Amino acid sequence: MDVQTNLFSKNTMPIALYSSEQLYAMEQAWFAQGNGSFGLMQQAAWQMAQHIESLYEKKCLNKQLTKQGITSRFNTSQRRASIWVGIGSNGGDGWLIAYYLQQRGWQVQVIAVGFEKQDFVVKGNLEISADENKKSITAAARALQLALSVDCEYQCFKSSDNNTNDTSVRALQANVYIDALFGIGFNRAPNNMYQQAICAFNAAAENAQALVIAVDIPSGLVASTGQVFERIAIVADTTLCLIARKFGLHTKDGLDYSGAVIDIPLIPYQVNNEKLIPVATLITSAHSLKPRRQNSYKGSYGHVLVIGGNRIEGSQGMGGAAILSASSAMATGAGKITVACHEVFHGALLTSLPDAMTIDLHDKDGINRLIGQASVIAIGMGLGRDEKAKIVFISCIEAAIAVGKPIIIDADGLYHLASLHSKNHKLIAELKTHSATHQVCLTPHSGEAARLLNKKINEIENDRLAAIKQCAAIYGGDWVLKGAGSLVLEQQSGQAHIYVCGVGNAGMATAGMGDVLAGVIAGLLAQEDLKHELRSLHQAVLIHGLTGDILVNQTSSNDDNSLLVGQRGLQAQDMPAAIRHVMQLITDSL
Ligand SMILES: NC(=O)C1=CN([C@@H]2O[C@H](COP(=O)(O)OP(=O)(O)OC[C@H]3O[C@@H](n4cnc5c(N)ncnc54)[C@H](OP(=O)(O)O)[C@@H]3O)[C@@H](O)[C@H]2O)[C@@H](O)CC1
Ligand SMILES: Nc1ncnc2c1ncn2[C@@H]1O[C@H](COP(=O)(O)OP(=O)(O)O)[C@@H](O)[C@H]1O
Repeated sequence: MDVQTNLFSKNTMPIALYSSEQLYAMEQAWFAQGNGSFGLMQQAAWQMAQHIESLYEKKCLNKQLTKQGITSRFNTSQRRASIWVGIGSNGGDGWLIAYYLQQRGWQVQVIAVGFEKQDFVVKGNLEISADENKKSITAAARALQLALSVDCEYQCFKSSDNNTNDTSVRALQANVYIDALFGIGFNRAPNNMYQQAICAFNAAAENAQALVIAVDIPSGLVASTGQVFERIAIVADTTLCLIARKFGLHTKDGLDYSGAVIDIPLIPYQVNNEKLIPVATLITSAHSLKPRRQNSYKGSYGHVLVIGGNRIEGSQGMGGAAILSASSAMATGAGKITVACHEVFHGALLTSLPDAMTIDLHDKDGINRLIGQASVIAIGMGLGRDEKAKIVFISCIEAAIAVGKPIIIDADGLYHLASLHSKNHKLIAELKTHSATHQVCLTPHSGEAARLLNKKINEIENDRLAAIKQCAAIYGGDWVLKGAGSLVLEQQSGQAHIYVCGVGNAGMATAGMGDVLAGVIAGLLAQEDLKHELRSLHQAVLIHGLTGDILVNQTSSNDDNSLLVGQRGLQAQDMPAAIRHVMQLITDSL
């Protein structure tokens, strides 16, 4: 039984994600087989027009149901669409949608952005028939011609000089706003005119409380990275995603702008008759687990050693970090936990987690002995960044490598790693070699990744995919680049598999959530009764995200209301109890 199918309402199948470059390559391969660009655009637009109708109909029915408590007939006479088109092929899709909707009885208005009246004769890639010598008419130009041939109403958008919202167009009070300004060709910050157009679109749609549908990808969002410049992008209710899923829809800013995504596949994902390998895979459901063997004991489920929770003289204590990791590892099902933290925190630790064993963080010999006994070492959470903490870090990693143990490095551990790398310390190469034969998991957020790569945070944020690959190339091991739509990179037989985590929410943007994740990773890894994939890094990231979602009721499976806390106010300390709940939900019943 696929447990998740019954438990979580979100799409549960992994989804292949592609970059703009790959999308263009697929299109070119399709055209090289003799297929026409305009034919493809027609198919795309025809299917989108049908989706637009049914989405609008659904919205009307829902509205009537909530207003009147009854289902009454959808009123077709009120169908008005405002379609904003740009100068590329995405705009071509928009013109054709206008054509089809008008044919189906909609009142349509096209707002042409980046056009002057005279451009309807000749404009850049819209080279249409005015010049008889020009043989090539682009698909977008043909789409425009077709729409004009049935007298689709249109206006040219003109930006205002004074940055007011007085944008020269008299937008129709439409009930559906369709964004066909930019598609996968959007590749840089929009200039003033496009900024104004995007803002005017959002304002008009909000004012009309209309349904907002993006063609292929919301304009302003970069398809290959999920980046939006200065928060200026179309905020869609639904994105009609053509050909293949774009990576950028599911990570970083993409999550705030795309709305629900509907796929319109159209052509094979092939280039030169070979299936394209996606840049990443979107995952939303955890693998289901088998019940434990009756004849087992605590030793069957591993021993996690958490090393962190330091108190540095004259600065804050960070005991909570180690406590959160340890309780999350236990909640995930590890058999035994020992926490090596500053002695001052032992009392607090044992009060909240009496199941744990403790050792002083500065008892080097004791910790080295424990490293030999543990199944997994998770290091760095609240470890501190001073020289003494660095010595503890180096000594623990060396000991773990010497006895061949899986290692999880988080937080201050990553800080030390970055500084060791900058000094060409031999530990970096040793860790990389170790990672070829043993599990090493590293879990930075963008700030930590920036330090590890000696870059600025915005350089990481602008291309998170490139950043996680660079981290893996330099340091080896498996990686999570944390944040909205966390990326996970796992190395298997010399190949890197990249996942985008499709669960989790902004309520998790609170202190200590990363410590919880480190604990979940360690707790799963320790359970050697589970097959490799079931205790993989992506499984841990999913369990962590699903737990956050269950706590803020973002899934349909939340039958235990006692766990609910909502996004604002969700605390890392709420996680362990909910992790236990998720672990139970994803385990097959006996
Ligand atoms: N090929 C086909 O048959 C099919 C294509 N399909 C559709 O085509 C879409 C891709 O079309 P596209 O390649 O024309 O890209 P699109 O995003 O429309 O515009 C690029 C233009 O915008 C410009 N530009 C970019 N960024 C900018 C900025 N910030 N500010 C200002 N300008 C900017 C850019 O300028 P450039 O970078 O060249 O200087 C270029 O002129 C795809 O998403 C799908 O909807 C489907 O119908 C299926 C069939
Ligand atoms: N907006 C968000 N959407 C999904 N997950 C998030 C979001 N914000 C934070 N998280 C998750 O919460 C955790 C936060 O980790 P981190 O920043 O290291 O916290 P800390 O260092 O305080 O423990 C990460 O796993 C991250 O992916």
